[in-house]
Amino acid sequence: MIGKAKADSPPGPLPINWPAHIPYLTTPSYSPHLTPAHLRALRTRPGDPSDPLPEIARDLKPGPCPSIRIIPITDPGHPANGQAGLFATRDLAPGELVLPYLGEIHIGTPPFGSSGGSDASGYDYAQSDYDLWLDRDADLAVDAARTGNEARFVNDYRGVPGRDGKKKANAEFRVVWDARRGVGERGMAVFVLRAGKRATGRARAVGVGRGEEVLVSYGRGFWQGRREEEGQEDGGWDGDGVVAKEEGGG
Ligand SMILES: C[S@@+](CC[C@H](N)C(=O)[O-])C[C@H]1O[C@@H](n2cnc3c(N)ncnc32)[C@H](O)[C@@H]1O
Repeated sequence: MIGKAKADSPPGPLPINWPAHIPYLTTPSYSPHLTPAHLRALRTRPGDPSDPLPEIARDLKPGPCPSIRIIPITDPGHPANGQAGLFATRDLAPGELVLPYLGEIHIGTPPFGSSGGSDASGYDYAQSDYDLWLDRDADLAVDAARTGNEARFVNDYRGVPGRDGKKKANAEFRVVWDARRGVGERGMAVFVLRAGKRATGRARAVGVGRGEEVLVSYGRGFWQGRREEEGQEDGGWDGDGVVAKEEGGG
């Protein structure tokens, strides 16, 4: 024997309540079907200087995010009861980055985006509830159903009970430029919503309070698609947010 095989490096720390059956990511994974053209598009910074993508700084540490926690939901009045959600461990400021949304970057449309079928592995992205468009023109999406980070647990605000009635969205998905990877790369991330122009007092300083659930809007299309799958009429959700991949055209 000339030398010993190098032992696999030990896995890094996992977030509290991370499900054992889902591989935890600290960088995205990439579908083997992505072509050089897809990768070029992913790694080309959009050129509109008047509307630059928010940037994930090089010094943002990968791994479990200390500002949020995955918590199992045990409130029968919560529409995701029995599942889990993301909760703030400290006050989060309006507009603040919560964390990147990591998953498998893949081709968004058929055949590899698999609609009405499945890829060679038998997996159908079109059935995923964790799939977001990253760039429709470049046909790139990110799916966190099979692998991801804590961001995959962010719930939609609809029907979530609050202290004074129903909760509203307090966060959103935004496409970002992640400067930590090579030349840089597009990605998705969860941000606290910016404060409204007329916000005063605490609402100007705190977007998501400590202990509060981080809630986004998946967009009307997500729920419309869900009802169609279940054979129900579209009940007419208010149409805000346009990121869940089931939103028209995907
Ligand atoms: C991206 S996952 C969110 C994390 C999920 N709760 C979990 O524990 O894996 C999306 C799924 O969460 C559930 N969900 C999220 N927000 C919801 C809401 N407002 N009402 C009902 N179900 C919701 C739905 O089952 C949806 O398909």
